[in-house]
Amino acid sequence: MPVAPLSPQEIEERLAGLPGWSLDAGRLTRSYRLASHFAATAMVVHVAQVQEELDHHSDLTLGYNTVSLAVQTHSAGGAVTEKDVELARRVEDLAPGHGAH
Ligand SMILES: C[C@H](O)[C@H](O)[C@H]1CNC2=NC(N)=NC(=O)C2=N1
Repeated sequence: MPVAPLSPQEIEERLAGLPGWSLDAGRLTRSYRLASHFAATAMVVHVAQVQEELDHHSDLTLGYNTVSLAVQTHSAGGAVTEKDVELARRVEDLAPGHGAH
């Protein structure tokens, strides 16, 4: 079943519950800083596991000690949907365990 685009107001409401996340060029985005490159790499693997579980995938960028995500729903024409919000929430849940902030 196709997933519906969120309205601008719905996106603002979802972002209010996702500190650190923002809407940038039509995608939900956040960058995290970690203690080391290895810690950042471990977080990327953990995010990838969640993305496979959800069958929903961000553009996931590993830096020296940073992990950055940008996500939109391609099957909804590139809109932001609840699937993107769900992924963001799942990443927020796992981030503290990696010392990401
Ligand atoms: C076949 C598979 O379900 C689709 O290609 C999924 C996979 N991951 C996805 N990820 C994102 N971000 N948007 C999608 O529309 C999407 N579709």
